[in-house]
Amino acid sequence: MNHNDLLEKIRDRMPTKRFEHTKGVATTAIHLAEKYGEDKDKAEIAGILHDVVKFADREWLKQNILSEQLDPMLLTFHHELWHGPVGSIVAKKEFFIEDEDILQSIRFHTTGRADMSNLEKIIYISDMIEPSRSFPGIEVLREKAEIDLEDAMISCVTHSIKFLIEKKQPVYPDSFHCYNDLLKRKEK
Ligand SMILES: Nc1ncnc2c1ncn2[C@@H]1O[C@H](COP(=O)(O)OP(=O)(O)O)[C@@H](O)[C@H]1O
Repeated sequence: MNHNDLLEKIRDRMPTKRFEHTKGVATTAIHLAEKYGEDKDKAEIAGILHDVVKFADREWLKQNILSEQLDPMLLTFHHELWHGPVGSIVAKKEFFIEDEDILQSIRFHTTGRADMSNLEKIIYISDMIEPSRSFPGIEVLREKAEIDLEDAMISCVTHSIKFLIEKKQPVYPDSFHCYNDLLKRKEK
């Protein structure tokens, strides 16, 4: 399936604003893939599909977490965390994506995790900094993304964890694992 067809297939699954965000993530991911020597085609596919079930029915998402034997702890966290893991299942089953790196990039795009591939980092960062996003501090994240992928990733996951802590929200542990892993690698 060519990428325009893929975009058209997901258009009806989300409101216009989210569709614009999706296109922004895909474009940013292509740019970062080019910059950091990763596969642009994979980056675009992962960007297009990362939010494929963001607006799916909550009960349906829950059933998929159970039937696909995804981490049951997800169900004890905010439902916003469910669309990444279930999205990777849908990307495989409905969109016939077989590439594990694309699937993992979709799966972990909200939380990050330890031992992320460059493509996973690119999708995580692109989701945060694509052109339609706006929040205090985003310009620094955008600048870092142009200079160093690891450094940008540490800053993005730090921003996300700090945001949750400031709002007194629980933090799903993969983001801590991600942060700890990136720091450990930096020390080496
Ligand atoms: N480790 C985490 N634990 C709990 N919530 C998280 C974690 N990481 C991110 N979030 C929250 O999940 C929500 C969804 O994130 P995301 O998939 O990027 O959606 P959006 O594109 O709407 O920002 C955000 O509110 C974010 O703060």
